[in-house]
Amino acid sequence: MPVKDAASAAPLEFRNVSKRYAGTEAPAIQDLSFTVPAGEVCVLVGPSGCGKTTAMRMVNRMIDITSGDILIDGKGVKNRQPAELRREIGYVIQHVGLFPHLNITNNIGTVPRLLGWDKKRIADRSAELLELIGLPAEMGKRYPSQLSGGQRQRVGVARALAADPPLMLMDEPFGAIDPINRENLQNQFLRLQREIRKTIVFVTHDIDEAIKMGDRIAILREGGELVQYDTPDAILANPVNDFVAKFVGQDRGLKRLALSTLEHIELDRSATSSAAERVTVPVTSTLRDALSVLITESADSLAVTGSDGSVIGTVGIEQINRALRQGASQESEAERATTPPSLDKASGAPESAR
Ligand SMILES: Nc1ncnc2c1ncn2[C@@H]1O[C@H](COP(=O)(O)OP(=O)(O)OP(=O)(O)O)[C@@H](O)[C@H]1O
Repeated sequence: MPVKDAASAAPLEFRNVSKRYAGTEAPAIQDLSFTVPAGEVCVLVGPSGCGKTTAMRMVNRMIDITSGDILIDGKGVKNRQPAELRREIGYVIQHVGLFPHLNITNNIGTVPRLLGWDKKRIADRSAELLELIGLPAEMGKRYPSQLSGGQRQRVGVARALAADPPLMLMDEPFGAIDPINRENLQNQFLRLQREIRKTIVFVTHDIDEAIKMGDRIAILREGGELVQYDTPDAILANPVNDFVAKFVGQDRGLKRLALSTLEHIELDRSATSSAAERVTVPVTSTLRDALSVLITESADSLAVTGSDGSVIGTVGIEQINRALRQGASQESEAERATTPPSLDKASGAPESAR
C-alpha cells in the first residue's frame, strides 16, 4: 500500500518539562524527561489529575510549556509557530470532532486543504486512508451523522494521518466507545500501526489499555511526577514501588502472561509422540489462556498444536515459568540498551496475544 512508503516517524523527547498553571501553587507537570523512539507507541497513564492531558497538549503547544522543552526529531517545539506545528502532528480525541457539514472525504482532507494540496491529491489521499482504516470507498460521500460511533472514530484516525505526520497524539481515543467495539478498534489500530509505524503518544486512564497499546508506558502520579517508564512486560515484572504495583493491579502476573503466546516460548518437544491423549491448545494461545486450561483440566501439561493442527510440543507450568523468568531478564537488558523489547507490540504477535 502506498501509505507505507510515504510513512515517516520522528523520535520525541520530553526534556525537563514543567508546567505550572497560572494561579496554582503546585505544578501540574514536574521536570518530566523521557524519550520515545521513532515509530513506537508511548502510553501516558495514571490517576485522574496526574497531568496526562497537560503533558500531551504541550507537545503541540495547545498548552504552553513553563520550563524545559519538547523535541520532535531533535527540534524544540517552544520556538515553533503553534499553527504550523499542529499541521505536522496528528491529533485524535475522544469525541472525534468531525465537521458535521463536511462529508467524510472532506473531513479527512482537512489538514491537506490547509497545506494547499489540490483537489485530486486530497481525494486520492482520502480514498487511500478509507481503505487503510477498512471503510468502503462509498462512505467517503456520507456525512458524520450517517456513521456509527466506531466508524467516526476510525475516520478521526484517518483525518489525523492525512498529511502523513511524523507524530500522532491520541487523547483517550476509544474512551467513548462501548467495551466490545473498543476492543475491535484497539485491535484494528494496532494492525494499522504495524503498517504505518508512527511515533504515537496515547493517553488513557485504563492500565489494561495501556498494556495492550503501548510499546512503552509512562506511569504518572499526582503533581505530574513520572514514576516509571518502561515496556509493559518490564513494568508488570518489576514495578518500581507500591504505587505502581497497586496501579497495575494484583493480577499483574496474569496480565504478563496475556502479553505473549505459546509461539514465544520454548515448548517441551520430547513428549510430542505421547501427547495425543492430552488436551490440546493452539500455539497462538496466550500463556494466560494456556494456564487457564491447565487449571480447568487439572492437567500437568497440554499438547500444543501448530497451524496445520499437528502436535508440535507440550507445555506445562515449568515452561511457562521459564519463559517469564527469561522475559524479565531480557527486559532489563533491553532497558539498559534501550533496544525494542522482546514482547514488542509491533513484533507481529498474533491478535490473540493482545
Ligand atoms: N487550565 C487549568 N488551570 C489550572 N489548573 C489546571 C488547568 N488544567 C488542568 N489543571 C490542573 O492540572 C492538573 C493536571 O490536569 P490534567 O487534565 O492534565 O490531568 P489528567 O491526568 O489528564 O486528568 P484526567 O484523567 O482526569 O483527564 C490537575 O490538577 C488539574 O486540575
